[in-house]
Amino acid sequence: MGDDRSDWSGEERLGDLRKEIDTIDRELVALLNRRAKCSLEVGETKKGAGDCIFKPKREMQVMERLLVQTDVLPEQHLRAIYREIFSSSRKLQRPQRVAYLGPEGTFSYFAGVEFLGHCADYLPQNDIEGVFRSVASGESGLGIVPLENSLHGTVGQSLDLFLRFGVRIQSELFCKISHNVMGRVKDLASVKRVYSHPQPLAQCARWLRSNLPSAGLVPVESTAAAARRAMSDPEGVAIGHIQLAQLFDLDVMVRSIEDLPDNWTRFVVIGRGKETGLANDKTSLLFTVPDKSGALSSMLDAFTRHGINLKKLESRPMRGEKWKYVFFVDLECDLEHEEYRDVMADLEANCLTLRVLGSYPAGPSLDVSAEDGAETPQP
Ligand SMILES: C=C(O[C@@H]1C=C(C(=O)O)C=C[C@H]1O)C(=O)O
Repeated sequence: MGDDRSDWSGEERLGDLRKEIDTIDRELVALLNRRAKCSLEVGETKKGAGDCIFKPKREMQVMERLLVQTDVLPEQHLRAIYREIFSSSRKLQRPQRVAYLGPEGTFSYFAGVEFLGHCADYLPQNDIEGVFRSVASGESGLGIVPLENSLHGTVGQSLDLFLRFGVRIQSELFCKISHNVMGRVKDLASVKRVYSHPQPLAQCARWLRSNLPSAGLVPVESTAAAARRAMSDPEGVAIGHIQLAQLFDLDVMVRSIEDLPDNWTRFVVIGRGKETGLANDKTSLLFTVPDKSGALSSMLDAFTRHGINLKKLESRPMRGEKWKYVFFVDLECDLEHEEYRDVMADLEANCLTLRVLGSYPAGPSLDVSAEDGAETPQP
């Protein structure tokens, strides 16, 4: 019959297309290997020069160029593919551990994987200090730490740790945070206990009051630890990242229960190296000023004089010297670039001490709360 004939030609077409895909895949693997060989050579050059492996600005420039070129392949797909190509490329140059606030399944973990890809070896730490220590000692090449939250402000502990460890900010990223109820309980009415880190419990307080008014709230050390508890409690649920359900074999009972949905955390990638050459978008500084009238404003005036936009200003107590403070600032310029040499001299003349915490590209916004980790545009 005519239908058979059209099926047959459909099959023939399918066969041709699959042959074409097989040929393209062979070419792709050959090209990926060619790229990997180049990257290995770049790695050798870096080793000779004592340069760092991770070059976020270069990766962003490569990505931007490719996005202009893409056709049917959507931007998100190309970004996801290249995140893994970069991840493999870095690992080939030098296997690098990435320290994070563990265990696996925390928001820090997902932020790391979404940004640095699956080829890195992720090393869980018990606390943020462990992340700084692991990077400073050379045990890990990179570390990922939360720096501030759009609703709750600065993570003071992270800023304070910069005073104790000589690490540098290599890159930043903004992650959308969303919370979900997961467990092995048949319905919400049967829930007796809610496990989570104190932060998510606070961020979902209104929902918990209206929907689980008689359940006990049990604060634990992380959202991943909460999921582990929910796994063995037939009347308990965990609140955390949606992928915890898969990791700990839990059912997702209610999604996105945070009281305020536009909840973003800014993470930074820390390392020991200093990227050279490419002009970055931002610089983080910490400085101290003399204890006298006008000292801080003379520093701020210097930024104004040079037309530098201040993105953030925060003061923290100076360790071991009570009622003295250190100032953290984020600037919208690459203060380490040669063109800012005079500016740097001017700033140094107006303060007691000054340390550059790092110059880095303005970070992407990643929706790490999504089941498949899709990226979203800047908030
Ligand atoms: C290849 C390099 O090293 C790393 C890998 C990159 C890549 O695969 O394109 C880009 C920047 C670096 O993070 C490089 O520095 O050019």
